[in-house]
Amino acid sequence: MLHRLAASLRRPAAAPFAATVRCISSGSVNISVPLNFWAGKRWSSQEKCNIEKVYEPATGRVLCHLEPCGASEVNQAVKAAKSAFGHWSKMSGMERARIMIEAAHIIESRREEIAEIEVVNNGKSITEARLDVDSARLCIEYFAGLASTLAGQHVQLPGGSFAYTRREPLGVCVGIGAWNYPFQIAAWKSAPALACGNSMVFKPSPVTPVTAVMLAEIYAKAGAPEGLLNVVQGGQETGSLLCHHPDVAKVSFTGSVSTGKKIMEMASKGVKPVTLELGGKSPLLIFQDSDLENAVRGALMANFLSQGQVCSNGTRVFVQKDILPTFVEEVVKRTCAIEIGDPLLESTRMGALVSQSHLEKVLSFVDQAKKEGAAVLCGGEPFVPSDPKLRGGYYMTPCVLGDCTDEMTSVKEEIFGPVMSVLSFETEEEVLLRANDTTMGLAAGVFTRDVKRAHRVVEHLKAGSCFINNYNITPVEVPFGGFKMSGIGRENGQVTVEHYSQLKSVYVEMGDVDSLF
Ligand SMILES: NC(=O)c1ccc[n+]([C@@H]2O[C@H](COP(=O)([O-])OP(=O)(O)OC[C@H]3O[C@@H](n4cnc5c(N)ncnc54)[C@H](O)[C@@H]3O)[C@@H](O)[C@H]2O)c1
Ligand SMILES: C[N+](C)(C)CCCC=O
Repeated sequence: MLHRLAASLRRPAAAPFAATVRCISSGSVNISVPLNFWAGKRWSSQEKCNIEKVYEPATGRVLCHLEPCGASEVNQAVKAAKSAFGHWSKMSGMERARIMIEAAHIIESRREEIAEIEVVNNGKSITEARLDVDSARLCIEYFAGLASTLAGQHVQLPGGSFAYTRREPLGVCVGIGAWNYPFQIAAWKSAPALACGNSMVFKPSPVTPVTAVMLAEIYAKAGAPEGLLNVVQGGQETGSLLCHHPDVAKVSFTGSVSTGKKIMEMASKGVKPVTLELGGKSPLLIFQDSDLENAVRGALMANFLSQGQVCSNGTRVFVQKDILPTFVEEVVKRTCAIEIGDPLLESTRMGALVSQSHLEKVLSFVDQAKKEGAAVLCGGEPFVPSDPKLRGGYYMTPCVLGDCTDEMTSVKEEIFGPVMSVLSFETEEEVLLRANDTTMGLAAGVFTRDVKRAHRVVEHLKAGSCFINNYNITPVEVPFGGFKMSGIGRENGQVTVEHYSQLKSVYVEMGDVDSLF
């Protein structure tokens, strides 16, 4: 049976839910349900001003309207989160884990529905959207597992006195998300926050407002106290209200470097800790002794997931001179074979970019690359699918740029689209200097069969996530985050507990007070 939310979407009669039967098709969905959620219910915005259209990238149709939340709504959401914090923070880790595991079960049972709605709002292929939903579920399961392990230390002091530490939650945390992984980002932020005993108010990107609220409903259905995860819609004004709110204890942000700087500045007014997951311009180093088949696969995974709209993408592909022609030939051949089109079709490997303006921005990077002397080896053009209903969608052909040099704009700036820049190198020493010559440091990769070289290179790469003989895998057990301007803090892995909790030291005197007065 279709779930309540899916049933609330206006669309033609749909087939009963089944993993292989499409419940919806591109161009058939209109969303009219409210997209805010606090105190256990969906809410429309009261202010009804600055309403924005939200588009379906696959077709260019209007999918729904975004009603940004103003101060009174942000206050209501924070108040709900504060109230939930009172209950949730007093529950044991085991009790919290039980509810989170139930939420993970619900996500599993609604996997297809969530993935489909993600596709309709974001434009990525259904194959990728399913993996994003899985990553969200796994993250919730992982942090549910950690919830009961949160513990302090016992420290012996002279004379039988002692101290102990308590790991305590921070309070109401704010999550602010980007549009490229809407459901996954909401889970990667809420799961560690909730496991540590916090509550959260999450603001999705105004471009992709639809699926975060599904996650909030799922936690509520799983038995979370009302107000545990709340969703407010809006853009920078709503985000700014959240960051400045006096009852907010922490801000966890995913987005661009320029917005990240503003978030940090706003949070600093209240001396609030931040987690910043920002942009990247990551290098991928392919040595001549690589397994070429795997290196080619790795380069494609490093550039074309989610239409290239991935923070960790290895967009500067440095290839050792002797294998450059063979590598380029193979990469271009496979890039040309990528099936572009309706993101809800099983055969599609590349869907639509997120918006018309973003598509234009990415295409202008390709034009700029040509002007600066790069060779377009394939792609880089607008793509119009043959299906008439997709003609207004935001598609382009994936692009490989050759003859690139380190000074080119396409090599220096984050494009955030399906554009791979290939560069040639001769020595390990040289490529390390060039790879690290960036203000960002989110990820990096190396392909080589030489195990000593692999670890030596990784030791010198200035990046938070380094991949040896693979790229863009993010198991939730492993911390993810950036060096340099790519961010502060980590998501996933045990260390994230430290970013969503604080330590209290308790001194216990077993003797008399030794007073100096
Ligand atoms: N490191 C990571 O994990 C990661 C993951 C995904 C995306 N990203 C980065 O995100 C960028 C693309 O996403 P985007 O275009 O949505 O980023 P963005 O910075 O434009 O927006 C991100 C979020 O910040 C909000 N926002 C914007 N201005 C704000 C303000 N002044 N105060 C408070 N909130 C504000 C937006 O409404 C949105 O929700 C890329 O640079 C990409 O690399 C990083
Ligand atoms: C799961 N990926 C593909 C590594 C994406 C991580 C989040 C960055 O945009």
